[in-house]
Amino acid sequence: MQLRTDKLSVVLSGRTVLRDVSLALASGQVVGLLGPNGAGKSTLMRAIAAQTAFSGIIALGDDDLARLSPAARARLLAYLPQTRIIGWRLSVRDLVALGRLPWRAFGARPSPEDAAVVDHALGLMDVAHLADRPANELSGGEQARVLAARAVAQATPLLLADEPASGLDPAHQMMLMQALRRLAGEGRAILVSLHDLTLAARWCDRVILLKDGRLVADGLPEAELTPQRLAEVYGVTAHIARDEGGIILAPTGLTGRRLP
Ligand SMILES: Nc1ncnc2c1ncn2[C@@H]1O[C@H](COP(=O)(O)OP(=O)(O)OP(=O)(O)O)[C@@H](O)[C@H]1O
Repeated sequence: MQLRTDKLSVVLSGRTVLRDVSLALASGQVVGLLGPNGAGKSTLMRAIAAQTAFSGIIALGDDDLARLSPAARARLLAYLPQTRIIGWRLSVRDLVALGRLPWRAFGARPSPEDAAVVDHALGLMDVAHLADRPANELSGGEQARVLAARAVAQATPLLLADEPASGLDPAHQMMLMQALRRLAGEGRAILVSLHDLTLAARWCDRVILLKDGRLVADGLPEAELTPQRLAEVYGVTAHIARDEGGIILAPTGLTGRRLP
């Protein structure tokens, strides 16, 4: 199933924070959404997830997302927001199981399939050993993985994940990206915003770069994440190395801007 946006724009408090963003994302792809703070990454995801008003078109397959009911939308796309605070005292398993609600009739009991999908999501995000703990008592990175597992359990063709790697230790960052690749391999389309350029370069099929609300690059990581592009978009110099897993990008300094 393909996600397509056409001339997507968002105005917030009188400011255009996303301007004419047109992109396409197909099943089986992990696409990295990159750009500096304030570039519009979260706004783009929020618009696709119908959490903010927009102009332009957002279509998923043959469906115009703006015309779908919230229930129908919840069976097509899962959205993992950047803010990750768990306020309720629910067990990890019960919280992840909330991801199954869009698939059940009101009041129906969870099916064996629901339980299997929840177990799979707990395993993918390496939180199965925490299943019986109250989710709000976990560490920040653990809570982040629990919320990612809930989004995975929603089992939608499209997954939008806003900075899911932030706050995770290196091993869990790798596991997360591996899990996203696995989900894409099962036929999902995944849009994931990242600030770690090496993670994006090594794990994403494609990267989309935003700057000041505009799409400034869309293509293969190795083609787009060049020193010149990183200087233009982020204002950093970078060292680029290569090994058998792909490229490694280490920001080394600022190009021009200096702190006062
Ligand atoms: N409610 C709002 N009213 C006005 N401007 C807003 C509002 N919410 C966000 N913005 C602005 O929209 C722009 C894009 O914000 P957004 O959160 O999409 O950026 P981002 O690329 O996700 O950044 P980050 O990497 O810091 O998460 C920013 O300039 C931000 O200040």
